[in-house]
Amino acid sequence: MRGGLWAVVPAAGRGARFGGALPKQYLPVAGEPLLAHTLRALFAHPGLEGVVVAIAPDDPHWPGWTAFEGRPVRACSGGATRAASVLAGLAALPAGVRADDFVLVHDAARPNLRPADLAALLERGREDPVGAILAAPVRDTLKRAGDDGGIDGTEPRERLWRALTPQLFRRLQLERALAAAAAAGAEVTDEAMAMERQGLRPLLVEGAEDNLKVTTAADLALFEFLLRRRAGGETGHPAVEGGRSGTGNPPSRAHGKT
Ligand SMILES: Nc1ccn([C@@H]2O[C@H](COP(=O)(O)OP(=O)(O)OP(=O)(O)O)[C@@H](O)[C@H]2O)c(=O)n1
Ligand SMILES: C[C@](O)(CO)[C@H](O)COP(=O)(O)O
Repeated sequence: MRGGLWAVVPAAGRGARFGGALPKQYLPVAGEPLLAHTLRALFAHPGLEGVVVAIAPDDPHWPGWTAFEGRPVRACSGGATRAASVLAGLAALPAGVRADDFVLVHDAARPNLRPADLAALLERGREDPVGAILAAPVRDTLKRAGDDGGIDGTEPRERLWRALTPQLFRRLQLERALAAAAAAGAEVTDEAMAMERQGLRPLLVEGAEDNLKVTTAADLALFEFLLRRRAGGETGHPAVEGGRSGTGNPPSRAHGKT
C-alpha cells in the first residue's frame, strides 16, 4: 500500500533580494503571511496528507503551526542553503513516508500554485520512473552577458524551460541525490538538478506561467493582483486555459527514457 503523500516546503530563507527585515515568506498578504497562501495552495489537493516546513533555526516569525486549516504541519530547522533545508525537511518526514514514496518539494515563496497544476504533476509524475517537475517554457529571447555589460551571444531557447515547483521525487532517491551533491560541494538550486547529477532525467510537466516565485517586491505586487482577481471571480483571459502558454508542449516521454 502506498504511504501518504507529504510535501516539504523550504521556508528558511532570508529574502535578501526582497529586502526588508521580515523574511518574504512572512510578509502579510490579504491579512495572512505569504506562507499561509502557499500552504493553502498545497492543501487544496485532498490527497496531501501533511507538510513539513523547513524554517530558519529559532525563527521568531514562525507561527508555530502544528496544523493548517485542519491539516498536519510539522516544522524543522532548515539549513544554510535551499538544498540543505530540503534535506532537513526530508529527514523530518514521518516514518510512515516510505523510501519509495513520492514526496513533493515546493517553495514557500510560490503561493500561486494552481490546483490543476498540482494534480497534473502528481498524475504524470507518479507514472514516471524518475519523477517530475512543473516548468514553463521560456518565451523571451535570452542573451549571454559579457563582463563589460555587452551581449556575448543569444542562447537558443527552443528547448529551454523555467523550472518551477512543486517537484516530485521518491523520498530515498531524492535524499541520496541531494546528499551526493552536498558531499561533492555542488550547488544545486532545485531538486531536479540533484537528480540530473545522478544521470537521471526528470519529466517536465507544463505549469501555469503565474506560478511565480516571490523574489522581489514586484513579484509580491503581482501575487496580490492575482489574488484579488481570483477573489473577484475572474480567471484571466478566456483564451488561455489554466494559465499555460501552450507554446511549450514538452515532448512526451513515450519511450520511457529516463
Ligand atoms: N537556506 C535557505 C534558502 C532558501 N530557502 C527557501 O527556498 C525558497 C526559494 O528560495 P529564494 O526564493 O531564493 O528565497 P531566499 O533565499 O529567502 O531569497 P534570497 O536569495 O533573495 O535571500 C524560499 O521559499 C526560501 O525560503 C530555504 O528554505 N533555505
Ligand atoms: C527551486 C526554484 O524555485 C526552481 O526555479 C529555484 O531554483 C529557486 O531558486 P532560489 O534562488 O533559491 O529562489
